[in-house]
Amino acid sequence: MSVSVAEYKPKSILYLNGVTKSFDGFKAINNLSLDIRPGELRAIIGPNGAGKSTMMDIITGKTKPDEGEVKFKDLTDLTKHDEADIANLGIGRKFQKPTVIESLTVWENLELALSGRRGVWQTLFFKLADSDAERVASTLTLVGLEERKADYAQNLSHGQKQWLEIGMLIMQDPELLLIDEPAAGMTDYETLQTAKLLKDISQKHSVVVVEHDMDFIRALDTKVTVLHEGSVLAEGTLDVVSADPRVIEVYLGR
Ligand SMILES: Nc1ncnc2c1ncn2[C@@H]1O[C@H](COP(=O)(O)OP(=O)(O)OP(=O)(O)O)[C@@H](O)[C@H]1O
Repeated sequence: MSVSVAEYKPKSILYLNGVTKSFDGFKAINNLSLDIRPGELRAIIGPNGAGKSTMMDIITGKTKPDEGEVKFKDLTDLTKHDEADIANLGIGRKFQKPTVIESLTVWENLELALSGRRGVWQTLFFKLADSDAERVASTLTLVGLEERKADYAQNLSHGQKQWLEIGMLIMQDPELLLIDEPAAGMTDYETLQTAKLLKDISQKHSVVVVEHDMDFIRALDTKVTVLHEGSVLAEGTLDVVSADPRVIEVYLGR
């Protein structure tokens, strides 16, 4: 029996197999394989220089691998697409530094992110369709910023700006979110709130998050992949990987 593309249920949301990328002969990514299931929340850890950012760059089309497969939903070969295409396919990326528009309110920033089809001018001077306003409102609730909706983004704390930017990504409704070090520079409270937020988001979207903060990783309570020298060193719960002698060696033996 044949299955239409619309009915097809992928086994993996993201599949990397044997991916290698060298810079001037140095293998930043070395035979890397990774399999993320639809709806999964996956944490990626690893010491400095392990290849985490390069891996994210390869998934999002910023960097082309020298070898290996990079597949989205089993069927789409991401190595054949550029960054803009990959964003349109449904992969959203949040970089470490927030890039919210400081001179717009929280609400306006979310509105602006709605689809990219409306410019700043329309956002400020035209009324939103009810369905769009509902989406902005539900995202505000999700990221915990209802009470700050009329405030200018410049008046938010660092953590709140990160939540706003995560909300802006959600407005584009990506199937897979890639999030780079969200807890960097956050207070302990904000760190735990961010872990809770990503757990909530993973109810509807697949999420891959790179982070160094172990309190954050523990609070995520999810499968962890440890990268080292461009490949997977260990995978499992945080308790399992942190008891692995190879992981201890990599983190403590330096
Ligand atoms: N464009 C580039 N040219 C040369 N070397 C690069 C380039 N990008 C990354 N590298 C090297 O590849 C290795 C992996 O870097 P990458 O930034 O992916 O690691 P990372 O795990 O993200 O590190 P960190 O935790 O410090 O952000 C490093 O040794 C880095 O110096």
